Amino acid sequence: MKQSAFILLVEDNEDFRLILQEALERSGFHVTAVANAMRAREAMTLGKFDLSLLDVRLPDGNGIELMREFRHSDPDMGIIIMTGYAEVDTAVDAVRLGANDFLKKPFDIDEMLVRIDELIKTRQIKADNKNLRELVRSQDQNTGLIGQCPAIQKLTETVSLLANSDSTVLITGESGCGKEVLAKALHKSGSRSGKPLVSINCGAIPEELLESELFGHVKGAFTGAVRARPGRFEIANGGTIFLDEIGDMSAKLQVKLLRVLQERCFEPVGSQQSIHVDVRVIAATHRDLEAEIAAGRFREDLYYRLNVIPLTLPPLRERGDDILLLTDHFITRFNQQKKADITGVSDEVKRIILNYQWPGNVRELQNLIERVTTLKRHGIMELEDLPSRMISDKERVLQSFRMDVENAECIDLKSTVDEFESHLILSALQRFQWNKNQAANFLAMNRTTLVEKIKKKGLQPTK
Ligand SMILES: Nc1ncnc2c1ncn2[C@@H]1O[C@H](COP(=O)(O)OP(=O)(O)OP(=O)(O)O)[C@@H](O)[C@H]1O
Repeated sequence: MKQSAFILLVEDNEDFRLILQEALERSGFHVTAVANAMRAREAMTLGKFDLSLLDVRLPDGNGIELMREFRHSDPDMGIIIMTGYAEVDTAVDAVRLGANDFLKKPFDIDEMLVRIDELIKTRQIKADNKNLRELVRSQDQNTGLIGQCPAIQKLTETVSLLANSDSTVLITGESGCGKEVLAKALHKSGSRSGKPLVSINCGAIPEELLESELFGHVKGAFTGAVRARPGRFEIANGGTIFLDEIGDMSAKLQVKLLRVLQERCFEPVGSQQSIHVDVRVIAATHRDLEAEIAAGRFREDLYYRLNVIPLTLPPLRERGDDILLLTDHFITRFNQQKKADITGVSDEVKRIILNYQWPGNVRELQNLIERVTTLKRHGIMELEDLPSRMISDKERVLQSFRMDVENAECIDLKSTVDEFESHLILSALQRFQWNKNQAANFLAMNRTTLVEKIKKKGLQPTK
């Protein structure tokens, strides 16, 4: 960023201007240096700057006036005001009126470079966050599939590539990782979007009921069938059917489904008459269907019919920073829904959610954020807002020993780490009544190393 940042320097003192320009250019910035307000205004109309360094007293005007104009024309540009030694009030006013920072003359050039660097970095982070928010908003409106990691980007591209395809799709992925979201995105982006998308969870309905749910039944087909009822395939006619948990389907229904896929026709329960339908099939499963075939539980021919376009959703733990992106998205959504004001997550929480395994995937994250917005309502999401299962033993121990570094005068790293280590070893030994094998196991170290450390540190049982 530093190399490509553009700076507008406005300073009437020629010597000083040259010194600043040279120092900035040596640090890799592109500098436009001018001596008065008129030239500064010209420069602003001709180019775009990341940051402007403005002297207050100019021969034809005033830096504060310029700042107000620049703020108006480019609200995102960083502005640092340079004031004379006696102009502290002016500097404070400048910040109140919109400058990001001020430097009192005479100032140290290195100090100036540090401030510029910080300002440019913060602005870059803000710009990145703004771009990400816009990306999430557009993904939310378009596919509903939020994510920036390569796997999700690829899936988003595939969704648009498949927009005019009727091919059967098989989505695999762990529970809660967004298979239904992806199915909806496929349906919504395709030519069938004006027609129904009918979903059914094949794993949640008993076999006898599932057959009539899928294919319908005639009156009197079974006890309780007091009137004829169309099945989901018929209701989905012209549109899409989403068969979730297809791996849980019984052998008998697998045969019937195979026929629908081959011939697009079936008979309702209790009927001899075939019904023809025009339905696109999207199936999903969290099971490994090839293993199910090997175990004799899933038909190979059905698998090949379903697996025309295979799409795989990675588990949340493999999506890197998407975890933070989704967290932010759910915070915004639940803040709105619940009229809450959760403003973000603490650094500790960030570290934990990035390292947690998320067995329930996006659904688990969504539920967590919903709970926090409901119960906490405002402020930053902290460690205490996380369920205990998310906090590892290591984290818990570190938490109870975490030093308040900000308030400390000075910490001797080596001796502090040494004492911390002794404390942990001693606590483990006490917990296991000085049984060194058990303590070594607990500390995930080998016994010999433990014995050496006990000796070296002179640790002894307390009497
Ligand atoms: N990438 C994503 N962006 C936004 N929301 C998501 C994303 N993935 C999943 N979700 C949300 O997480 C929840 C679970 O997603 P979904 O029901 O699609 O998962 P699934 O894989 O079909 O789960 P199951 O296997 O249990 O049926 C939903 O509320 C969904 O809106």
